[in-house]
Amino acid sequence: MSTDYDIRFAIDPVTAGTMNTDELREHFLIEELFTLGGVNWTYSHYDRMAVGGVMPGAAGLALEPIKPTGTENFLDRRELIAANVGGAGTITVDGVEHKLMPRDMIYIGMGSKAVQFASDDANEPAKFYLLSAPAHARHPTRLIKISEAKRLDLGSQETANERSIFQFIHADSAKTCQLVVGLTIFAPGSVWNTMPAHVHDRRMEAYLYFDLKPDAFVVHLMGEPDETRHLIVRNEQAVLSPPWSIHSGAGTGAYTFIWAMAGDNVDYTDVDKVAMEALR
Ligand SMILES: O=C[C@H](O)[C@@H](O)CC(=O)C(=O)O
Ligand SMILES: [Zn+2]
Repeated sequence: MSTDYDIRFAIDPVTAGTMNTDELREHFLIEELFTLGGVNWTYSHYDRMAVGGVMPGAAGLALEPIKPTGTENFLDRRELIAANVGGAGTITVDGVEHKLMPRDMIYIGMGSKAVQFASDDANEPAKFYLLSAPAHARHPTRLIKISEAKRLDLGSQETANERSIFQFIHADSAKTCQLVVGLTIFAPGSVWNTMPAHVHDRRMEAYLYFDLKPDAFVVHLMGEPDETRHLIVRNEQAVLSPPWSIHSGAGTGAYTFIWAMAGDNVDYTDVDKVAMEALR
């Protein structure tokens, strides 16, 4: 079987504070998302967000149901966003083909039955990063190009956090029940994401870091603002950020990341800012 899944329980902040490096990585880091010819899921109990990766080779791959959702089809009671971080690819939803160039995303609504993933060129496989949350309504499937995303420029060169946030889900984009997803790109020399940091207990968040050189990494900061821990994150690895945790990081070089949230309230601006002097 080409579909695999792993379950992550929701850890409370006091328990997380007692964890060593291996334990933190086991609970919060997703090390292997993209394996050729495989569909790899991590089913998180934080807002039941499922985070996955698909890398189709010469043969296409289907979205198969997994035990934790308990439904006949994966999307019977869920919605999904796929973001392409590899070569060009095609996602077919109930017979309709959607071409995803690098950086394109697609929203796939609840009730969709047959979903297939394919690479246009097996020598340069597509890599579809998957995000899925429980849904209560059916919204139309829709391809979202980066040109349709809402752009927000933040930070400055002086503080090494000059970056552009591309909100793929916004008022004029695809409607979703829970998912809010976007991508953040840095100006040359800027390495700090999400600093000043924030928390939003209303929503969990997942970060996928990519476009990193082989020996580069991101020092990802997690934890309550006054009790932080770090994870060393390599290219194409993802982090589960609990609702109580900050999620910020600095790279040893250039990188891009996709952020995605699920939970209460799809208002992206509803965050609780953490004062710089409050971090410990
Ligand atoms: O809740 C929102 C997420 O943490 C990201 O939008 C933050 C981010 O991309 C950034 O500041 O660089
Ligand atoms: Zn956030």
